[in-house]
Amino acid sequence: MTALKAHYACSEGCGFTASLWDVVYRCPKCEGLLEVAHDEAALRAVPAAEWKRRFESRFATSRLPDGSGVWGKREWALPELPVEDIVSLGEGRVPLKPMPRMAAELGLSSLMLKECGVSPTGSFKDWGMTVLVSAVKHLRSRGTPIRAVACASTGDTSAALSAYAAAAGIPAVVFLPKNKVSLAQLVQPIANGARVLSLDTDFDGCMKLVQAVTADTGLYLANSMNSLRIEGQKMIAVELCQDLGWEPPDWIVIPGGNLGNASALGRGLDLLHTLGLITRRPRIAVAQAQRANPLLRSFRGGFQELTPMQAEATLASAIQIGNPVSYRRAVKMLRAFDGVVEEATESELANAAARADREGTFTCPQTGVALAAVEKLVAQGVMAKGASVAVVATAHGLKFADFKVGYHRGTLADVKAAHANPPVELPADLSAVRAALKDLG
Ligand SMILES: Cc1ncc(COP(=O)(O)O)c(C=O)c1O
Repeated sequence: MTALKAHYACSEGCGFTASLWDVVYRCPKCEGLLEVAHDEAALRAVPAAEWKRRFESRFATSRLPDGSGVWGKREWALPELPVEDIVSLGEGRVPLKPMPRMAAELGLSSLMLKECGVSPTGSFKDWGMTVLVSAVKHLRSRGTPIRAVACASTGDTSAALSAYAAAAGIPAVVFLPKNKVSLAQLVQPIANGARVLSLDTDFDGCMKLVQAVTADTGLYLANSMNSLRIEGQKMIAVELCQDLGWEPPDWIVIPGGNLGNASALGRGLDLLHTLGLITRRPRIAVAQAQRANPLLRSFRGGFQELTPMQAEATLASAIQIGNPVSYRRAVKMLRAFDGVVEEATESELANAAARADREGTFTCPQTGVALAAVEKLVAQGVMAKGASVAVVATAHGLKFADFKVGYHRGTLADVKAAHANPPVELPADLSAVRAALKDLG
């Protein structure tokens, strides 16, 4: 097989290219974001059936790195990265959970959750962070002067970066908006030994600062504007199709904040289609919280330029972003996949998450936004009855325990809890217990 190669190219098509071993995040000519350009001719030279065979055989082992959902497909991520520089915590290979009851109630042929929160740090961010931190390990081994890795975060990126950096022995700095991440998310980077800066601003303010500080120091930027992250996250799409015997569903629904993940989903599907592993292109729906919905506003205006907004506090705090860095990438992806954008109110997202929990999940509020979007798109007839739908469930609900507790206690502001299930408080008395269970038969 021809040796596979990849390099950076400007995603705006201005012609700029660079080596993957250069420290560069944006195109210096036009300021566009970069993408990792693979040698498509060499990838195409391998028949689709051979890619499937290779990926399936690696999927069968739990030994790392082959057993990683990302590195088991390493030719499509960073083909030239030496295996000894891979920093893996066993990311990916997560369940695709069927939701037959909710599907039947909505009139869908199937509804599935790709449970990306069942992951080393509890969110999909692990898929991309393993690639970025592995690349940094390699860069340092080549003598590139990188003192530490840094990111701004709504919680989950900082958790993933801190864990992978700790595993690699690389210092990490995380910029968090004060009081805007859950306690579980805050404690993750603390536990992993990162330098945690809790800043009196929102995510967009943290993002500005981290971009400024990584522009001229030995700090390496780990946010998803760094296209190395996208190369890992695109494997969510690949694994989802693999789970379904390389038959994509009719729709894939994904919550969107900074829009890196939505862009990665499109990249993965594009590659699968180009290389012939899938023959049909699914449609994509991006779901936003109504209180942080710049993409939705742009969509309704026919994708005129993005108007950044002040994102308001939402229960879906991980997508409380008003100025998404990957906006242009996401629009391109939505156009290529006949995509739509939908939004969810606080009540809609909380009730959709609780409804899914009744079927055995423990759904995070961001995934609640995506599930509420499914309900609304079905009701509008955009998603046809009988369609098959997969939702990218982005984090584990345990990271958002306050949201769950508040929901079932009925204390969440602006939420009318339709599925609240508070504990029954009783004296330790047999007849009282029997009375409380009478309706169970
Ligand atoms: C749990 C969760 N869901 C969804 C998102 C949105 O992903 P993106 O910012 O790439 O749009 C994030 C991250 O910001 C997240 O942490």
